[in-house]
Amino acid sequence: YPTSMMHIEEVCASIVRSHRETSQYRVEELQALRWKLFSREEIHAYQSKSMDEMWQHCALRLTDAVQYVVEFAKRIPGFRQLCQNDQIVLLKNGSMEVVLVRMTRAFNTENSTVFFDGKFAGTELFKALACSDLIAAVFDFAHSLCALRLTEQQVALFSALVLINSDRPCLEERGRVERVKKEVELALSHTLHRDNQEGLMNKLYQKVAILKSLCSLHIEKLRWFRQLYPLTVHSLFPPLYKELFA
Ligand SMILES: COc1ccc2c(n1)CCN(C(C)=O)[C@H]2C(=O)Nc1ccc(OCc2ccccc2OC)cc1
Repeated sequence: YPTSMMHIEEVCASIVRSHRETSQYRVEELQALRWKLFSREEIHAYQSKSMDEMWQHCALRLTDAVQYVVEFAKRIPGFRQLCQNDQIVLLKNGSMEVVLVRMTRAFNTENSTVFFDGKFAGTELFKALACSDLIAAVFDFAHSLCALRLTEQQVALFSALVLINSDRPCLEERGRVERVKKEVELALSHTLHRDNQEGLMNKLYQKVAILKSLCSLHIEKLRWFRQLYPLTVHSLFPPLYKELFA
């Protein structure tokens, strides 16, 4: 496998470069915007949207992020050598998890706001979605991951680890995924060792468990929404969002 030939440092450099090349927004851009908040009138306008309008609005924006994560996955050493089925299984289960990991870079813990539509929004802006538990869980996760104060390199390697998960259901060549995962784990522990932060490894594994429940909640809410508005999901949601999550 290409990764076993590559020295661990090359695997690290390759994943960090891929993360940087596929980050829709640079951290500096997001930092510059973090105090650009929505006015009361703008918040009220979002809250006055119909449920299906707001769900479609969010699905469109999240699909932007998912597309960049798909591109990131394809550049992880060894991912493209996996069979098609397994690549899809890893993306179906892991892409929203990586979006949520990346979202912490667009989160302002000081006023609990997240980047949305060009400004930073609090949980109240998403009221029309009628899934305050999901939004609360997304914001709580963002707070808890921000608290670890990960570097961009650590975010890159953690994102790769979240994606290359050999425990996913329906994998056809679990052994091959396992080997790629081992290389990514080595790359992450190599980086944490170099950063003198070995203690982070098990904290990051605890976050993997929270991500899994968060994404199950997202799927559950989407199923509930789809029951209420089947046509909206069928004809107005982005195909990629439907393919991966519906
Ligand atoms: C990778 O990091 C980021 C960070 C921010 C953004 C992006 N990427 C992509 C571009 N983007 C734009 C254009 O606004 C931002 C975005 O989508 N923000 C946003 C969207 C929906 C939110 O909550 C609703 C919700 C959350 C989870 C699951 C389902 C949901 O609703 C159905 C909260 C914030």
